[in-house]
Parts: sequence; structure tokens; C-alpha cells
Amino acid sequence: MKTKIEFRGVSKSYGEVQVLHDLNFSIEENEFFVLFGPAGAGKTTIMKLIAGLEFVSSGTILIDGKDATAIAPEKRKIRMAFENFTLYPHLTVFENLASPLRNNKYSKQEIKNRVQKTAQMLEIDPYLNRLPKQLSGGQKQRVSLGRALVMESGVYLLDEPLAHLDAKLRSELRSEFQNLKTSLRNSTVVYVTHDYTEAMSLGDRVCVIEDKKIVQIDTPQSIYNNPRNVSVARMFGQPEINILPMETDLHKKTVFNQLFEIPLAGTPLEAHLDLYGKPSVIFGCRPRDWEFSLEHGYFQDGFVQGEVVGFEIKNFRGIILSRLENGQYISVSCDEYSPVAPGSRIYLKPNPAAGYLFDADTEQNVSLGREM
Ligand SMILES: Nc1ncnc2c1ncn2[C@@H]1O[C@H](COP(=O)(O)OP(=O)(O)OP(=O)(O)O)[C@@H](O)[C@H]1O
Repeated sequence: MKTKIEFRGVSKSYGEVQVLHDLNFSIEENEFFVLFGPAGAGKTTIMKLIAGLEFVSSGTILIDGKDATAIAPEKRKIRMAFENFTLYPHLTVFENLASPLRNNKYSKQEIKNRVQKTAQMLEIDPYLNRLPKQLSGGQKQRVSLGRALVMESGVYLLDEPLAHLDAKLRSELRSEFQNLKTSLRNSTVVYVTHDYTEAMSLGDRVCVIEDKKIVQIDTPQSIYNNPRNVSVARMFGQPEINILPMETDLHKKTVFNQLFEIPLAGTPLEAHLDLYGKPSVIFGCRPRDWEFSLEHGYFQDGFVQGEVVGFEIKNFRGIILSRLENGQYISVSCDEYSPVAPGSRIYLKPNPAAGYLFDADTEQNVSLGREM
């Protein structure tokens, strides 16, 4: 079953309050499409519009080229799983999975086959005879998801299916979702998350939504390499990108503040700086793209000093948080596992070739075009 969904100039208001503004995008047949953005951005509202649980205030949604307003929700062949889905406590896992099929008058044999297939896909087949209370949190979550996936469908709408799980379970299920993606390759999946690692690892394309609007739609790698603005750059990356307001020296080809100067001559940013041409700019550089030393004299020039204020280990890498004399915080990631003591002096130097320039007024990326 193949389904394509198109939004053309779609806006949505609840009473006086607009929550989506002029959305234009397409979700392709068989695509795993991730809606990503902060809380309240309008992600769930988009899902409800696709499902037919809400109606557009203006614009059109096309499902396989047909105006969706003419298609009743039950005719849309869409299956949904929202974050707070529940299981029937008195029914076994098998019966919980079978109930949507029974409601849709599937034959006994077909129910058996589809429940088995779904349970295998989600690796819950050993628990088919158990009651929900005999399952772990992650297993319950998978059964809930199974209830959405057990019915054949052109579109699956999955709204934060990994929400409310602890970090370890989330990461386990995230890798299982990779397999699930393969099993669902004949369907269109729209997946909502506000977790950037989920968006990065699952999406064929990611649609970043912020403040009622689409900010960027692209492959996860392209968004990471070429974030459209400061806000997307901050959302895509953990630890977050360092953002420094700087002045420009167009003759020397540098950006600078009262503490240090970053030379851009000979880097891909040089041409972008020339084109930009304004006196103030925002320089962005991810934590992994900084060098650091705890020894004075290690760098000859182009470094800034700070004080270490924190150290943590995340994803097998150390992260040093430091504060510069002007109060600005800088995170750098490092291979070392040995903590750096708070209060230590630290000398930091960004790799300008890996940096970004953002317009000081609009915060738009003025250094797009990076290939990595
Ligand atoms: N039925 C409603 N009536 C009025 N306002 C609503 C209604 N449903 C949602 N909203 C508002 O619309 C905005 C978008 O909500 P939505 O649930 O789509 O966001 P979201 O991106 O899914 O957020 P979250 O990640 O927190 O679930 C929010 O400001 C919300 O308060």
C-alpha cells in the first residue's frame, strides 16, 4: 500500500490562536518522515490533521492526490499510535494485539498470522500469553505500538512512541526501530519526536517545526551539516553547538571579540564572510570542533582562556564546560575519561574551517553549502 501526503498552504487555528502557519510540504510514498521540534511547536496537530481528527482552517491536505476533506477518517487507511496509548489490563498480549483486527472482522487465521508477524517484528513473541502487568515498561510500549502496526495500512502515524521510557530503554528501542523501519518499508511512516538522536537515526527526512512554521526539511545529515539558522543548529547536536556573538574584520578576514580573534582566511568561511559584509556576526562551532589545552603556551595564537566549570561523560566522550572572562560558556568534547577539575584554567581554540556564520540580526546561516 503506497500513500503520499501533501500539505498545501495549510494553516490551523484553535479559536483566535493560530498553531500552524502556511505549511507546504510533501511526505513521499514509503518514506519514514520525522516531525521534529520543541514542545508546543504543532507536531501533534499536524498528525491530527492527517488522521482527520482535526480540520484545516485554510489550505488543503491531499492524500494520494485527493482532497482529504472529502475522505472520512475511517476511510483514510491510517493507523495511529499516540504517546499515551494504553493496553487492556485483563487481556493477554495476544488479545491486546488481536483486538483491532477482531473489530475489523479479520478471519481467525488472519488474526493469528498478523499477530504472530507483528510480535516477531517487535520481538514480543515470547510474551504473547502474558498479561500487561507481567511485562517491563519497554515491552508494554512495544505491545502498544504493535496494536497500531498489526493492521495493514498505507500510513502509520507514530507520535512520540518512545516517550516516557528511561534513557536505556529508549536507546534499545531506537536501535530496534531500525529493524522496524525495514519491515515497514512498504508504508509511509510519520514519526513525531523532540529527541534529536531519534530524528537523526530514524528519519529518511526530517521536518523541523518551530513556532507554527516549517524551518527546514532535509535528510538528517544535511540538517546537521547545514542548519538553516541558530535555533536548528542548537537543536541538532548534543552537546549543543557553541554560539558566539563576534565582530567582523573584512580586511583581515577575521571575526573577533574583546577576548580573541578567529582567522578565517583560507577556510570555507572566508568567501561567506566577504559576501556577508556586515560588522557583527554570530560564529557557531560544535564542541567536537574545538581544541583545548590545560597548559599555558600550548597554542601560539587564536586561543581564548577560560575556567573549567564542569565535566561529564556522555556517549563515551568527555564534555568539558568552561566559562570565559566575558561570562560566555563554551563546551568542548574530548576523548579523555579522566575528569578535568572545576576551577582549572583552560585554553581553547576553535577550528574555523568547521565553524558557521549566522546573520547577527536574523540568525540565518550565511555559510550554507557545507559538504561533510
Ligand atoms: N484542542 C486545542 N485547543 C486549543 N489549543 C490547542 C489544542 N490542541 C493543541 N493546542 C495548542 O496548539 C499548540 C500546538 O500543540 P501540539 O500538541 O500540536 O504541539 P506539539 O508540537 O505536538 O507539542 P508536544 O511536543 O508538547 O506534544 C500548542 O500551543 C497547544 O497548546
